[in-house]
Amino acid sequence: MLTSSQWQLLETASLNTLNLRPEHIADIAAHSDATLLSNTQLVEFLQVCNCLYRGGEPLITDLAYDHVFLAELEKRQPEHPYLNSVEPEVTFAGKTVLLPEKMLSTEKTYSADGIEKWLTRLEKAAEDIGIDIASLHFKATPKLDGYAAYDDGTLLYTRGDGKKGTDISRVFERGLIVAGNGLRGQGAGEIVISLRYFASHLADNFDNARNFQASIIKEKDLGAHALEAIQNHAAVFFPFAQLPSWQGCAADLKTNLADIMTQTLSSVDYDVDGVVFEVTNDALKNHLGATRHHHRWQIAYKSNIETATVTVLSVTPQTSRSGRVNPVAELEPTRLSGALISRATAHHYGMVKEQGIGVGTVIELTRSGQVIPKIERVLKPKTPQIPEHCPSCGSTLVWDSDYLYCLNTTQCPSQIENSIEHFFRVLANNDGFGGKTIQKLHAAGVSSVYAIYQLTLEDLTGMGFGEKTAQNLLAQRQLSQSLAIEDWRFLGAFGIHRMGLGNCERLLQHYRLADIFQLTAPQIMAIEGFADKTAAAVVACLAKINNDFQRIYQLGFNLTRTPFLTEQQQNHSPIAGKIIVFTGTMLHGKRDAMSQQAKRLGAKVATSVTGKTDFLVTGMDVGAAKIAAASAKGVQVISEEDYLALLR
Ligand SMILES: NC(=O)c1ccc[n+]([C@@H]2O[C@H](COP(=O)([O-])OP(=O)(O)OC[C@H]3O[C@@H](n4cnc5c(N)ncnc54)[C@H](O)[C@@H]3O)[C@@H](O)[C@H]2O)c1
Ligand SMILES: [Zn+2]
Repeated sequence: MLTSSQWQLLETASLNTLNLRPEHIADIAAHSDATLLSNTQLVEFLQVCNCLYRGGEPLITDLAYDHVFLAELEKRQPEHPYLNSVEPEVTFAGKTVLLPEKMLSTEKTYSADGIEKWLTRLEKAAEDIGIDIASLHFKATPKLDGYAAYDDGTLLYTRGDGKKGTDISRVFERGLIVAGNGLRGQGAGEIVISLRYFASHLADNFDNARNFQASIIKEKDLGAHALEAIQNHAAVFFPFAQLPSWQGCAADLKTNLADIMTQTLSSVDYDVDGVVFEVTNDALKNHLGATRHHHRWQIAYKSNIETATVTVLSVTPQTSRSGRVNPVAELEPTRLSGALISRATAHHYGMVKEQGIGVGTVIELTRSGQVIPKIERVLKPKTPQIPEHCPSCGSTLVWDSDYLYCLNTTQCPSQIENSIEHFFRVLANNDGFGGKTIQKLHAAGVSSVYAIYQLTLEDLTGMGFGEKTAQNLLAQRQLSQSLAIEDWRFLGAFGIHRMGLGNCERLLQHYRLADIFQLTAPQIMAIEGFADKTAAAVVACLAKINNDFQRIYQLGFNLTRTPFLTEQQQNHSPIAGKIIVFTGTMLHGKRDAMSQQAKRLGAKVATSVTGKTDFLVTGMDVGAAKIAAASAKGVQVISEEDYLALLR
C-alpha cells in the first residue's frame, strides 16, 4: 500500500486523479511486471514513480524504473513524449522562474560497449567539422545522486522541467554552503549529503539520502537534524565544475575505462549512481548540440548491479499458484540504492539446502532491476531452514529436483488465491480483484474464477463487503467482460504450465482458441518455438484445465482473435509484407491501434527506421530532420492521410 506521505505527494502533483488507484499502484510495484500494463497505465505508473522519487519517497528502485518500466515504454512507443523530455520535478512550492540555461537529463548506458559507441559517434562528428580526433579531451566526474539545482549567483533554482525551475534560494539563507571554492554562481550542481554523516547522524530518522535532501528544500521550517547537517557542512550544494575529475584522451579512456570507473565512483563521500563522461572541446559540443532530453556530448555510465552483505533472520516458505514453494529470506534491514530491503528470494529450496541458508547465514545480496532482490552468493553458511509442510494448507511437501511442491492443488488456499489473482492481473482490464479482496472472497468460500462470476450483490454484502465496495466489484467484473481483450491474453490468464503470454500468442497464430483443446503434442511441436517437452506439458495442462476453461469462456468475454500467421503472410493488402514505422501523433486513432491494424493487414511494424523500412508514416509534430534522414535511406515517407488512402 502507498504510505500517506506518498499519497500526499501525488495529491500535490495532481496525480491522485489518474485512472490508476492506490492499491493498483502498489500491486504493479510489487510485481515489477510492465508487460501486463496498458500503454496509458504504463505512462501513468511512470509519472507516479517519478513524482514519488523526486519527492524523496521512491516506490521502486532506479533499476526497476529504468530496466522494467521505462524500457517497456521505449519498446512499445519509442517516440512517446515522456521519453523525450526531462522527467519533471513536481513537488516543491516556490516561484517558477526561467532557467538561465537548459538543464537536461543525461543519456545513459550500462555497459562499456555503450561508451565505445558514444565515442565512435563523437569521433565521426569531430571528423565532420575537421577536428583531429587525437586532440579531443575527455573528462569523467562522479554522477552525484542528489538534488539537481542551478546557481546563477543570485538565485538557486530546481531543474524543474529543464526550462523552468522553482526558486529555492531559501536553502542558502538557511546556511547551506557551496562545496569546493565556496563561490556562488557556478551554474549547475547538486544538493548532496555526506554518506558518512548520513550513516552516523541521520540514518535513524530518514529512510534514505534522497528523502533527507528533499526535506532540506521543501520544509517550511527546517527540522533540527537538517539544520545541524547544514551547520556541520555535511549537506552542501556541489557545483559540477568543482567535482574531482579524471581527464585524458579517447585512447586513454578506452584502455583504462574500468579503472577510471572504480576511481571516480569512490572519489567523493556522497551518493553516486554512475560516472559522467563528457568531451570538453567547445566547437564539437556546439556541433553536437542536444536532444530535448540530453546533451549529445555527455553520457552517464550507470552501474547495473548493486550488492550488499547481509545477515539472514529467517527463511519463510511461500506457496505459489503452481504449488511450488519458494524460499523468501527475511533479512536484517539493509539499505541498497536508497531503499530499505528486508526480504530477498533464494532461487529454490535446493539452494537453501545445499548452501546452508537459515538463521544467521551471511549472504551477498544482488539487485538488478527487480524490486525483490535475489540472493546470489552465500558467504557464511548456517543450518538450512527447510519446511516439511505447506505453509498454507499443511500438506506434506515433496521434492522434484531442486524444488519443493505442495501437491494439494484443489484445496491449498495459497494456490487457489494466487491462481485467481493471476487471472485478473493478466486480464489487466479491471482493478477490483487484488490479493486482499481475493483472500476475503476465498475465506468466505469462493474458490474459483468461475465462482466469482456467479456472485450477486447480496452474496458480496453477506460476506462483509460494504455496499459501495460490492457495487464497485461487480462493475469491475462487468468491465473484465465488456472491454476488448486479446484472446492470447485471456488464455494466458489461466496460468497454464509452460504457456507464458508469448507462447499463448504463438499457439493462437496457428489455431483458433476453441480448437486448441483437441491438439496433439506432434501438432504443437510442429509450431516454431515449441520443443517436445513443452508440447507434451501443454497438452497435459490444457486437458487439466479444459472444464474450468470452457465454463469461464462461456460466460462471454469480448475477445479479439489473434490473426493467423498465414493470414498475415498471404494477405493481398497493399501493405502485406511491407515494413512500416509509425511516428508522431496520429489524428485518426491511437498509434497502437494503427500498428495492430497494419499487422492484421500483413505488414511488419518496426520501431525505428532502417534501410529495410518501406514506409515511414508520419503523424503530427515530426521533425524535418527525421523525415530527411528516412528519405536519405530510401524510405518512402507518407502522411497519415495518404497511408489511410492507400489502405482504402
Ligand atoms: N526509482 C524511481 O522510481 C525513479 C523515478 C524516476 C527517475 N528515477 C531515476 O532517475 C533517473 C532519471 O533522472 P534524471 O532525469 O535526473 O537523469 P539522470 O539520472 O541521468 O541525471 C541527470 C542529472 O545528473 C546530474 N548530475 C549528477 N552528477 C553530474 C555530473 N558529475 N555531471 C553532470 N551532471 C551530473 C545533473 O543534475 C543532471 O540533471 C533514471 O535513470 C532513474 O534511475 C528513478
Ligand atoms: Zn498447500
